[in-house]
Amino acid sequence: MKEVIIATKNPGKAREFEQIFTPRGIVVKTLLDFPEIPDVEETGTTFEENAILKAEAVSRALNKMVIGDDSGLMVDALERRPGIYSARYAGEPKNDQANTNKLLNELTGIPDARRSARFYCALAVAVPNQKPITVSGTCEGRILEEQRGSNGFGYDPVFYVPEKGLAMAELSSDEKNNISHRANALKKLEVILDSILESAEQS
Ligand SMILES: O=c1nc[nH]c2c1ncn2[C@H]1C[C@H](O)[C@@H](COP(=O)(O)OP(=O)(O)OP(=O)(O)O)O1
Ligand SMILES: [Mg+2]
Repeated sequence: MKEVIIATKNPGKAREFEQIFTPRGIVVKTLLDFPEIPDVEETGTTFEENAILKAEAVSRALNKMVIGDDSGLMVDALERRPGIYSARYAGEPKNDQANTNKLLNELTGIPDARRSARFYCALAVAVPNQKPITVSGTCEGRILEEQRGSNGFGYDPVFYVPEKGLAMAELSSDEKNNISHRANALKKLEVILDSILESAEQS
């Protein structure tokens, strides 16, 4: 059985990885399947560093290949904040709705033309006793003035995707998984995915 382990506790991310991997006959497991693994502190200064921290901690705990995902939103008018602090933008415990409200408040009065933003996703692949590999992907858009749609997770209801004319949360999962930062990062991983999965199958 082909299996990948994603070092995430975020159900929205878990669902997207499942949507992408399941049709290829690959079973996805996440930290929701391994509740005994302690939380990984995201102390890095870049998305890549945090993705490696997550992937390596879980890879060490399970002695298996693990993929870590660290992602977030960069808003130009906010000097690219919330960035790596996207999940805890409105404080702890993290809360998508509180984060979205804070973002909309901070952008009050800023016109459309200055609301450009991008999602960023760094993926790290950790294999026991090997150096981690990272790839990244982005998705360009702008921040709406109010929420639209109920699909996806996180900041999706306030992220407008110009090429679709819709908010990310108005896209179907297939549409999001074609254009998202996470999908774009995964496409770069695809080149090496087969060899990664082979090593995963052996372990
Ligand atoms: O496709 C996305 N659509 C909307 N929002 C998104 C997306 N991708 C990341 N985001 C936001 C959610 C969260 O505020 C932050 C990720 O933070 P990040 O630390 O990577 O994930 P997390 O703490 O939710 O779960 P975990 O660390 O267990 O993987 O960026
Ligand atoms: Mg996190």
